[in-house]
Amino acid sequence: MLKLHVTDETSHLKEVILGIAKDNGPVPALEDAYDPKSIEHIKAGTYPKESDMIKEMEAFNAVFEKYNVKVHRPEILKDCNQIFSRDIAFVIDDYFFKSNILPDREKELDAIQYIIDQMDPSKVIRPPGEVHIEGGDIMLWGEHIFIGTYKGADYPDYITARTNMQGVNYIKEMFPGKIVKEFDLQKSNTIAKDNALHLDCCFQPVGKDKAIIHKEGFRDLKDYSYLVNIFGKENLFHIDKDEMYHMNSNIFSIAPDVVVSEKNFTRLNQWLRSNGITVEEIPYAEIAKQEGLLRCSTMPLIRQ
Ligand SMILES: NC(=O)NCCC[C@H](N)C(=O)O
Repeated sequence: MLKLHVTDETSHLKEVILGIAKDNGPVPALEDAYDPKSIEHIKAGTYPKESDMIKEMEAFNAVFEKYNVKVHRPEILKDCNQIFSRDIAFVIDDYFFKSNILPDREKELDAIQYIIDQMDPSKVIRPPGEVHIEGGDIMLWGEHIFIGTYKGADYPDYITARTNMQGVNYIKEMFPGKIVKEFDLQKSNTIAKDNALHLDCCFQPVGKDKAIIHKEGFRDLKDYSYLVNIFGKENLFHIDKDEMYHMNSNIFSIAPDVVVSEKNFTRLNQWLRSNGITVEEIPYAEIAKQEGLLRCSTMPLIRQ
């Protein structure tokens, strides 16, 4: 039996689902893409090759092996992008929530059913249909649950808005003992630099008391100030629009003092090291072209 336990973003990782790039399918047609960065690369003829993405994911897997993390992989579905395991489900404490994800991505869930079957069925939950929610928008931080959302009345127009206020309210009802705080994120269907696709595309805690943040990713300055109050300005590493675009906030913690990061994130990696964090650098710039990076590729099941 898989005994789930996740209460924060950085505690020692024991078991994780890591997405898979094999049988990703051909370059998508423009109308089938669901994020602006993929669209940009489809148009430019620079959409990532499967063989390069497989190499990047295997480099990530090798870091997990080095740190004795047990890795589960999805079953391979033909012509299906299964890289971003993060979004299709999420663990809060010892509960496993299946996301009500973008319908284009729904079938990705079938490929991890064999892992879900190893869990206590009373701990596996599917939210009601009106709840839109994706794991990239859910972040655990002690007594807090942070949730990325989009509050505009034009929510239905944004394929890049994946978690609605029904999703936020649902988590509030499920966890009355926690402080559930939602963040209204900037969305753009067409300009990747203006799009915080999920909360983890503009914010992520690291270590024990620090975080990476892109201030302009928040529509409401009060939301940004909320995080400044929790972490303290001196503990926040601010990233600019370009760094957000390259997905600097989407690194991944194996422990409070061990982070996996992209090898080109020079400024960030230096800051992490200057704060006593070991940085395992890997190449991930091809996968980044699909508007997701390392956190997006993982779904932690057990952190101690
Ligand atoms: N948590 C994340 O930000 N996940 C990245 C998902 C990227 C994928 N192209 C999507 O639009 O769903």
